[in-house]
Amino acid sequence: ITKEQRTLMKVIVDAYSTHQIPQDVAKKLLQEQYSADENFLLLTEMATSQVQVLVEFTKNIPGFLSLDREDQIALLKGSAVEAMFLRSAQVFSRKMPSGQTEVLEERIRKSGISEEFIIPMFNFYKSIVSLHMVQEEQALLTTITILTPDRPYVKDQQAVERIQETMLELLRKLCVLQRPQEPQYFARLLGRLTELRTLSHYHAEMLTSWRTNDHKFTPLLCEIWDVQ
Ligand SMILES: CC1(C)[C@H]2CC[C@]1(C)[C@H](OC(=O)c1ccc(O)cc1)C2
Repeated sequence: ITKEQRTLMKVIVDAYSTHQIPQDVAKKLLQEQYSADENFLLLTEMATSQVQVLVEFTKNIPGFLSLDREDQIALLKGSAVEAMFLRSAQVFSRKMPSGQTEVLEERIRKSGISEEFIIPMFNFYKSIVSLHMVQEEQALLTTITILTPDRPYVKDQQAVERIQETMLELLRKLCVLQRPQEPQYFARLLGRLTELRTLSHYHAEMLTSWRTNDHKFTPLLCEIWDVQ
């Protein structure tokens, strides 16, 4: 790993660990009572704060702010769901101390999300937990997801590809250093990104079913997912 790669790694991991879900949202998950409506409100708050965290984190990705402004928006809108699932998967893999993981799982299961979506979602979480990723890998995998050149409406895909390639090369080196005995580990990490894309299709259906049951989203969620 070169000196500039080490610097790049530090910037990304610092940004990733700085921008976490605020403690008050995490605490609420434990306190509020259990009803489908209350659970939905908590998940709404959690999703909203995750989008805010995503925007702040993305601004710290070296090179992102030098991209075309409209492409920055297109990348954020195109990756929000995947980044959200990656980050919440890390909440599950961290096995929160005060049993927040179980509570969060319970609230997700009882918030009006149909079972056909719950199953793939928790399978994904299990597949992420089983990788036992270190924070550097989590931060880089999220960065690589955000910097996916072929999102809808991205005009200068080459510019995005150039930054993404830097991150892919860095992650590849990290995986070799981190797991010399597992040469296919890097490929397995990238395989999770493919799994993520299928989840985002389910996510669109989830939003529709919530809206059909007259659930309200926050303005930020409406904006990032072009709903309402
Ligand atoms: C853990 C998750 C990634 C999984 C269940 C909660 C999440 C934060 C996310 O919720 C929403 O997208 C969502 C969208 C709109 C809304 O009003 C509430 C939640 C899907």
